[in-house]
Amino acid sequence: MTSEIIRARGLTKRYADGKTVFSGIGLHVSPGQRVALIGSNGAGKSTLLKCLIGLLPLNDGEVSTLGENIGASASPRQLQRLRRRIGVVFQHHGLVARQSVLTNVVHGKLGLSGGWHAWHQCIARQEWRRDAQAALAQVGLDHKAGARADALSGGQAQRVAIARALVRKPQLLIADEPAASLDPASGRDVMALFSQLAKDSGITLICTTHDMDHALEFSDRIIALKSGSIFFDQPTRDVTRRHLQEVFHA
Ligand SMILES: Nc1ncnc2c1ncn2[C@@H]1O[C@H](COP(=O)(O)OP(=O)(O)OP(=O)(O)O)[C@@H](O)[C@H]1O
Repeated sequence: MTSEIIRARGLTKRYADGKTVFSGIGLHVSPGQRVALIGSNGAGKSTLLKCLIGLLPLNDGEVSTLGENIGASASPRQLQRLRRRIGVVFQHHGLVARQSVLTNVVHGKLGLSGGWHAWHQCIARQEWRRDAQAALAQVGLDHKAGARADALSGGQAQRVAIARALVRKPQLLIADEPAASLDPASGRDVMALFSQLAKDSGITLICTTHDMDHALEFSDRIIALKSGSIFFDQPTRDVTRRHLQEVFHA
């Protein structure tokens, strides 16, 4: 059992144009925590998420994620091992439109050993098909397994993307603005689903959001980025609306 999901210190990131996105960032994330990462447009939320899971190299600092000591940049083998244990959901669901919902969920197994079986549910191992059905049931869409992905509503498609992330049985779920392209009711449903699944399964969740109601309602901890640093990092119960407003004021 990994005692900490993420341990990071002194993180500094600059893109090739020389602009520093953040510097000196340190954070620890414990198993089962549900963390909301907030900040203005361009504050560096997506960049930080990618650095924490080894998808982007750092200019300085060290990260250890799920016991992998990535340092400032992950090796290909570390990336492969991390990919097996982390589920990722983005703002846009990225489903393959002309494939069935079940095949899209089975795609979550791509990148695992023998992953070519995951190209289509017809050639998937029986066990993987069962896992995909179970993941669909977790998001309440088992009855849609045979539907084409492009016949789903935006909210349903995002729930299928969550099932695709869950089918890996991840220890860590990363969600980058998962509700941003949904209407308020569907967005709230998706956030509630994430939060409940993470709570019930003990999966650690780190989610970026621009919706402060979502941050307050669906996380245990809020980390706010501002001007390239952590502005605050507090249990959600201690965060006030005024705190939140300060994050977005110059
Ligand atoms: N590939 C890149 N090359 C150069 N600069 C980049 C790149 N990706 C992001 N940036 C810059 O880094 C800064 C942080 O971007 P990032 O997308 O991490 O912020 P964010 O907080 O997730 O923003 P948003 O809320 O708008 O999604 C921005 O100034 C952005 O323009």
